Amino acid sequence: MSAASPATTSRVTVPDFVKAKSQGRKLAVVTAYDFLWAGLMDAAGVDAVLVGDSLGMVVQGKETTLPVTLDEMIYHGELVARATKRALVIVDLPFMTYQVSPRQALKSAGRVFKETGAGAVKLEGGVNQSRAIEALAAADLPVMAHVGMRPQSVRRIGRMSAIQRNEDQLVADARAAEAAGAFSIVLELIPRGIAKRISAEVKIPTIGIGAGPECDGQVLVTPDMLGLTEGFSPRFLKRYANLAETVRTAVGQYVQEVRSGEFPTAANSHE
Ligand SMILES: Nc1nc(=O)c2c([nH]1)NC[C@@H]1CN(c3ccc(C(=O)N[C@@H](CCC(=O)O)C(=O)O)cc3)CN21
Ligand SMILES: CC(C)C(=O)C(=O)O
Ligand SMILES: [Mg+2]
Repeated sequence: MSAASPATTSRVTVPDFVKAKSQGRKLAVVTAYDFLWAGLMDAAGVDAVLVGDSLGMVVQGKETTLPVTLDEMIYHGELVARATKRALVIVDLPFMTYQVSPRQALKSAGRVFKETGAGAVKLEGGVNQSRAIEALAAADLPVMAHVGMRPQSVRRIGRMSAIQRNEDQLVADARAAEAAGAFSIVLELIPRGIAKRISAEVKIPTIGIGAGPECDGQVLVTPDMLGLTEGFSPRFLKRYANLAETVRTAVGQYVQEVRSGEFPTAANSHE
């Protein structure tokens, strides 16, 4: 069944996700961190739900993704996988749960698959993580790579918003990820022309965030696209709703009606 047909109720598998590229179907990916939102995203027809380590920022209120633990990713991954009936569920491996060695990557990913019900994991890296990607692929654990701006490298780069422009490095990273056995690659914050070249040169689907329209799919952080993170306005973001404003208005009205006695009415009460 096709990855891009929300009408179907059958599960999007990793092979379905990969096949979308050769079939010319763009892939729509969003993040989710809990049961409620994962269910809403799944019902809206996304191809994949990513349990991103952006959890650290959007859910936990931290400055970076570095403090997020594997136990936390597994806790949230299980909530999301249980709510998601149709989309592919991908769980980010957090900082320092795979960089030590391929053996550590296997142990961390193994826990994700055993304990969450996810269909794939993601890690940040290309050339530098090719041995980890190879180890996971050899164990039949589907792995997505992530090249360009890598938030887990913020201490070297200095900030999380730096557009990555080294074309030779980016192309080498994408090629290495494919050669090592990644089933897909996230391209984050890179020039559109480089993303176009990479998407043409690799057979696996590229999923862009701030990488332009020539990628094989797109990913956005759900609270960003729904207008819940109002201070965050990078160029790549499009807001499809203004939920923060909706929440302020609705809850403000509730507060006022409780104080005035307008809520609850007889209709809201039991005799
Ligand atoms: N809420 C949220 N949304 C995200 O997309 C996201 C996270 N958190 N946390 C992890 C990473 C970090 N990301 C970021 C963070 C900042 C920019 C940013 O400020 N970009 C600006 C400046 C680019 C520049 O000129 O250097 C932009 O306009 O794109 C982009 C991506 C993407 N990821
Ligand atoms: C922005 C996406 C690609 C991500 O890695 C995350 O949400 O953590
Ligand atoms: Mg991430």
